[in-house]
Amino acid sequence: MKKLLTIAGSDSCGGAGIQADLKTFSAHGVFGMSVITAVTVQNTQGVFGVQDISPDIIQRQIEVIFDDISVDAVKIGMVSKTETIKTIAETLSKYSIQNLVVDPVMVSKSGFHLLQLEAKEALITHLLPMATVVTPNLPEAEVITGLEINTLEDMKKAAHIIYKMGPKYVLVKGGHLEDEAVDILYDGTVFTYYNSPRIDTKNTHGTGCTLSSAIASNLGKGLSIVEAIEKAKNYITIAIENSFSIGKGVGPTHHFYELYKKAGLL
Ligand SMILES: Nc1ncnc2c1ncn2[C@@H]1O[C@H](COP(=O)(O)OP(=O)(O)OP(=O)(O)O)[C@@H](O)[C@H]1O
Ligand SMILES: Cc1ncc(COP(=O)(O)O)c(N)n1
Repeated sequence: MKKLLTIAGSDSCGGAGIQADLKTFSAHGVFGMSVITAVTVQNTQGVFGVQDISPDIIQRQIEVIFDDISVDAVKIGMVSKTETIKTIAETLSKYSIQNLVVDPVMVSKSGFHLLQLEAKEALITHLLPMATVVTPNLPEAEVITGLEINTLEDMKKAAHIIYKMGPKYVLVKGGHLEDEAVDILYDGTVFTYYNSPRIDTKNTHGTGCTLSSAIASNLGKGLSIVEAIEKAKNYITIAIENSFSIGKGVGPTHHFYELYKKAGLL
């Protein structure tokens, strides 16, 4: 079984963060491992607090995994602050990482800053150059590039600027566009488009976490970047189509829809 590691924050209500990543890994038939960077106090209505994990514990979690287990792909999500980012980058640089998906998580759907504002530069300097693929949503791409992004042309311009910051590939996600959910992959030369109709639901908690973990799973299994994203886009679209309410606010996507259907559990 392929072995996948997520380095991200815990979401107590289970729809995003580490919990979404591990569910996504399991749905892809890969073995999921986790290094928790921060614990959030979170439900479907918002984020109400954060406890950062100390850099020493983050470093040692990463080290004991890599010293013992061969890791097929890594996904990085919420990294909270500059010190955490530097620790992750320095520790990972001691190992040869085959596939690294960086989801530059900044602000939750509910508006909470999961990345401290002053940590933006550290993320750009230390994590983007290490990434196989970086997956900003539109607000994140705006913060990283300083552009205002409203159209596909703007998304392409942003992808070009982010590409120059060092990742091998850039995927600008269009989940925040009005009509269609179009994601754009840029490899430095060619743009590849991943289209899906916009699904009318409020239950989109953790869509970005889920997509990036699905991409990491597919890369870990040896798929090319174009195929890995194609399959991941299909997976997130089905997960959003079958999303559901669990509380009063923004509900999670269905990480196991296809598997449950086959097993007669639905
Ligand atoms: N309403 C929707 N209908 C169809 N696809 C969507 C919808 N919302 C998001 N997506 C898709 O989900 C994936 C994640 O994109 P999105 O822009 O929502 O990420 P995000 O904002 O980082 O998510 P999050 O912050 O919730 O983790 C993309 O493939 C995007 O196109
Ligand atoms: C720990 C953690 N990581 C990431 C997100 C982003 O997800 P969303 O934008 O759907 O709130 C989150 N809410 N919590």
